[in-house]
Amino acid sequence: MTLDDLVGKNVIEESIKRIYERDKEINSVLRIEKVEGNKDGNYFGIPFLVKDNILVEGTKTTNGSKILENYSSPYTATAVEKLLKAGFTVVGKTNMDEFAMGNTNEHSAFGPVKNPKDLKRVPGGSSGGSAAAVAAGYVPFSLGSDTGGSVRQPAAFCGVVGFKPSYGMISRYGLTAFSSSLDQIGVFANNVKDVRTVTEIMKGKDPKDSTTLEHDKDLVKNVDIDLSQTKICIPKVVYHENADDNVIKQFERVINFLRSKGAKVDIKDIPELEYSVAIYYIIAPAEASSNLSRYDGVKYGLRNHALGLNKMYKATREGGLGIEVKRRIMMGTFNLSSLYYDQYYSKASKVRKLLSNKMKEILNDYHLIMTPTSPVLPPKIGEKLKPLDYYLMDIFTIPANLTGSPAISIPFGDVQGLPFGIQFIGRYMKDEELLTIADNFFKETPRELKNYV
Ligand SMILES: NC(=O)C[C@H](N)C(=O)O
Repeated sequence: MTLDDLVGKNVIEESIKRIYERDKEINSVLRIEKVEGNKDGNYFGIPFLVKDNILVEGTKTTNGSKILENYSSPYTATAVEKLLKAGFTVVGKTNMDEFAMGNTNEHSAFGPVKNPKDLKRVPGGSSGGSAAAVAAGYVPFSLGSDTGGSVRQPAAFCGVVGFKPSYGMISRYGLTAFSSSLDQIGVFANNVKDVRTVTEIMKGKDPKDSTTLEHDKDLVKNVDIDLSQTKICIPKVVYHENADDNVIKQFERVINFLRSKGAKVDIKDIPELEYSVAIYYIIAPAEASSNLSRYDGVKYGLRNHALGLNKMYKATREGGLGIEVKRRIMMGTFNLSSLYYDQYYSKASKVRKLLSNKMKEILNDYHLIMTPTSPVLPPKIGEKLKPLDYYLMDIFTIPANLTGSPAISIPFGDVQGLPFGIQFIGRYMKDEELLTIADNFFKETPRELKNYV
């Protein structure tokens, strides 16, 4: 289902019907909630779904958490408002790991999501519902959020395209804050062209989010570069991390394909990249512990009554938050505590800067850095790995969040019947260049390798 096929038609009811029919099994849509777009917009009649951490007036925004189970959105996020103005209609909100913390969607208070490509497996996380909903064919596109890979990794697991724009490209006004220096709204679709169209509509400076930037290039138009002129850097870390052998074999096929098209592909040692997961798991929980302190039984959502203020806080947070969220709050509080601040938070911030400088240096010489999106294939639901094993799944996606770079996951065939995604990380605020290369790659990928699209 692509936007080109749908313009001029009204498929809203059809989409809702499909969700009713199939989603009992997949559980990717938490609630069907319709907010109609502008009737005069070019895209009127076309539905989309929104991750349940993005506010849309007229819908609830639960963040996949019991603590916000009955929370109604008081206003609409800027990104969604722009899509509504263009005519698109919201048809519902999608399931997610609680407060966007997780890689499998098993950390939702409303049950896990199944991967439409293999119902025994996870769809990835944290935007697993949004990825699964596009893969299941409910809507041509959906919105997610990406703090450490939460759009790209589920896109790879479900066999769709997932794009995280540069930090500052899309307003975060109305996106529930997890880790404010890393969060960015992203798009899932069936092809790169639709991702470009939707991002172009959403982007731009927003007085309500001071981190947004003006971007004056049209993301839908190609810049002047073809695959034979493209210079690609592969970080050596791809080979010495615990990546699945089959993932690496498929990655080699991508390299061969690109070289056959004339692209220059070099492998380089970028040792700074090996610290990304460590930096992320200091900075993201630190910011989260501060951002989530507002869910205290007073200001928002659930209140569990108890005698005395501290006991009420405790009862509310104890009963309202899940295990992974509690773990992150504990880690973040520890990292920020006065005794450990220098040792952890402050040091991680410095290493983050070193990583950014290094990536910038590499991206002066190359158009993009390429990795598999995920080092592993989608695990089975209920596999219950150790937390660190889940955290390491984001090893290749986290660097783009730490540096603010745009990054995209594109399907490339399958591995043992499961989708495989290739990740391109581009130059900061040069999203038009990354999307052109991604689109060239996508269009030239042999038909049989687009079997998930
Ligand atoms: N939310 C994300 O982008 C990523 C990551 N999987 C996390 O659990 O933090």
